Amino acid sequence: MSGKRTDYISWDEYFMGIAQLSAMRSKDPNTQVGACIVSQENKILSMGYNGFPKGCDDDEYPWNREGDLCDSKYAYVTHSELNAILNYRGGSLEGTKLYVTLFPCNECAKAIIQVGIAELVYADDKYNGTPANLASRRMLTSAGVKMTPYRSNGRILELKV
Ligand SMILES: O=c1[nH]c(=O)n([C@H]2C[C@H](O)[C@@H](COP(=O)(O)O)O2)cc1CO
Ligand SMILES: [Zn+2]
Repeated sequence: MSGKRTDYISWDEYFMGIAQLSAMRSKDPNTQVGACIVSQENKILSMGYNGFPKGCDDDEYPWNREGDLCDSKYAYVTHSELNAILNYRGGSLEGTKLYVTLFPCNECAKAIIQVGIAELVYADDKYNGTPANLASRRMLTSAGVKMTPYRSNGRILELKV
């Protein structure tokens, strides 16, 4: 009996929690997504959330979903997974694990595969069955990227900030 705490958070809770916290930075009024990339030694390498690229003012660019592509967020927003990949400047992401609050789209899947991420752990999957989701799963499967649904144990973590 070492007397250590027993209610400490698990690695999965820790990394998905970081992904969720990152999502809270997003200005998207409809869907906030967060991502956290972790090494094989459980070291956090990078984080990201969905937002406009550097220099593209959140107050000037559109957040709406409808209308012409150029008048909607879809033309401009960088997805959380891509931001997490691009934010990492420390070398290779080969063999790493990605925690993400929403299952990645086909464009993110391409980036995930090409940088060598080995596994993704995802929480929400609200676009399951859509063409982007199906194409994403197809590519991730072909590339041998492990896809693990996050199993929440229902624990609520509170932060006073
Ligand atoms: O994998 C993803 N990662 C990601 O960051 N996003 C972002 C892009 C948009 O800002 C938002 C999706 O918006 P909407 O649900 O309103 O279509 O989430 C969307 C996906 C799609 O699965
Ligand atoms: Zn994406």
